[in-house]
Amino acid sequence: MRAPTLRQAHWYGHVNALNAPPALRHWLTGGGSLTAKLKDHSQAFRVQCLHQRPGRCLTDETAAIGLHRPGRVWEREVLLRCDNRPVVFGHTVVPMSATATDWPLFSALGERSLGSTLFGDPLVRRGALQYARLRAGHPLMQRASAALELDRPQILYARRCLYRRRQGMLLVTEVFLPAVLELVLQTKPITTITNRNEQ
Ligand SMILES: C=C(O[C@@H]1C=C(C(=O)O)C=C[C@H]1O)C(=O)O
Repeated sequence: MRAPTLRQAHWYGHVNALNAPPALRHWLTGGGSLTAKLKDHSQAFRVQCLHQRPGRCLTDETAAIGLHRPGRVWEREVLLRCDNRPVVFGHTVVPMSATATDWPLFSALGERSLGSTLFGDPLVRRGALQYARLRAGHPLMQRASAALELDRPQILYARRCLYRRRQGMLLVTEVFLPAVLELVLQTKPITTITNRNEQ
């Protein structure tokens, strides 16, 4: 296996290959919508859309989205914020060959979560998760750090997943930022339905 260049990461099929901090494991491996899980761990959740525009896919995501060489894609990048703290940098690419029929809601997402359009759509098929350590030279490390405006962490842990719908493919990469480790599951007040006689 050719050693990846600094701009590429090696994407593993199992999270054990990362030797990630134990506290990060449930974030990396959790099924279901990450948006829903982040909402359960915060009082206020927001998707800050950094941009959604034509771009060029990264070298190490080319084959994953069925391209033979880095080609033009629709690129969406976001910061997922819990109680206004950035906890995940999201990077999504869709090959330009996709049509509105493939991903009808993608182009007009704005600050709605992509997850809200993927989970619950019976036509969407979710692939296996892949995991990587991102180091200083990787484009997603550079972009996530820049969005954080903080000194650059040495390593960030990421996962990615390929979604298919009709003929379309959509690759979501989630880069977990240090603040995610400070999130605590919120106990939501149980709303009881009382009948009028009790009031
Ligand atoms: C795939 C999901 O959507 C999330 C929302 C994203 C967006 O709005 O661009 C990007 C990454 C995801 O974490 C999810 O909620 O699981």
